[in-house]
Amino acid sequence: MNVVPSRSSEWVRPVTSHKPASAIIEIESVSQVFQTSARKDHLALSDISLTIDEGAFVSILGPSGCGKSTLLYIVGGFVSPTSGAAKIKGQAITGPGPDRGPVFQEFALFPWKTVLGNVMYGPRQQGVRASEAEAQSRSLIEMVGLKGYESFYPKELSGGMKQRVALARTLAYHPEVLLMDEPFGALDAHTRTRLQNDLLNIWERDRKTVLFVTHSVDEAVFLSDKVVMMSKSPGRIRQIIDIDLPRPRRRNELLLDPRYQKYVVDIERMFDESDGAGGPS
Ligand SMILES: Nc1ncnc2c1ncn2[C@@H]1O[C@H](COP(=O)(O)OP(=O)(O)OP(=O)(O)O)[C@@H](O)[C@H]1O
Repeated sequence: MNVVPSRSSEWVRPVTSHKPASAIIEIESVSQVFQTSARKDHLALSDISLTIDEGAFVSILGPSGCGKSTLLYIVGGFVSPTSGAAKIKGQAITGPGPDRGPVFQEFALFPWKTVLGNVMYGPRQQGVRASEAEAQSRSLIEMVGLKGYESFYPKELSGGMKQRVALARTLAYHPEVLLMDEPFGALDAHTRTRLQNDLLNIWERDRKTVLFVTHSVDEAVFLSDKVVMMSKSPGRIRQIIDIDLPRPRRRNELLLDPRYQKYVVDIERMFDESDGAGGPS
């Protein structure tokens, strides 16, 4: 097994003239220049082209400052690219929409609402009847492992629990694409591992498309169908790696699997080369 550029991969491909039927996100020659007082015209992303098929779990990995979050924000519609285009189901992304659900590291829960209130907020905004929204939300809360905490407020929860609520709240919108920006980055190793397992279980159930930004090579390999490796600033796609490991994935089995170990070692080596100094966190 080699870690090779998977330019012809089924899940993530550079844009070609033959548009795949199941493409959900297309990023076409996107560049992003930021104007700042300290550094005028800072090129954060340079000519990024990527196609992501429906149902794929794709991680974006790369050194700090290479533009991972910026790319996610462009897909989320929070940032307009300086040039190029980002599309969802063939339509230009012009702003945030309920088809894309962000789960970002800063938990952004409503502090004045309970767990149930936070999760119900989306469906209620979408006009779902209160009783139905509550039933759906209770079931999502159970799915993320927080049954019994429905009436707790965010300040009464741990970081991992808040992250679970944030995930349930986003899932309650029924977005087609989950945009996850280092959602587990602030958590301790044990909580992080548990949340990775839970996220995979949830994903294996309904196979939403996931675009997941991380600094962690083993997190990316464990979770993903594809890893998009970016190079140091300005961010470019350096390589796209197919993670050809069986699913469902069980961490204990995978850690002992030489194929998993080889992916991690090969990608860490690539990461070191991309970073120039040091390695992944
Ligand atoms: N709103 C902004 N205005 C100016 N510069 C920005 C803005 N957002 C990001 N940048 C710059 O763009 C570059 C890419 O930032 P981005 O946050 O996308 O990187 P990242 O790969 O997600 O970094 P990290 O892994 O450290 O979170 C950085 O140099 C950053 O300073």
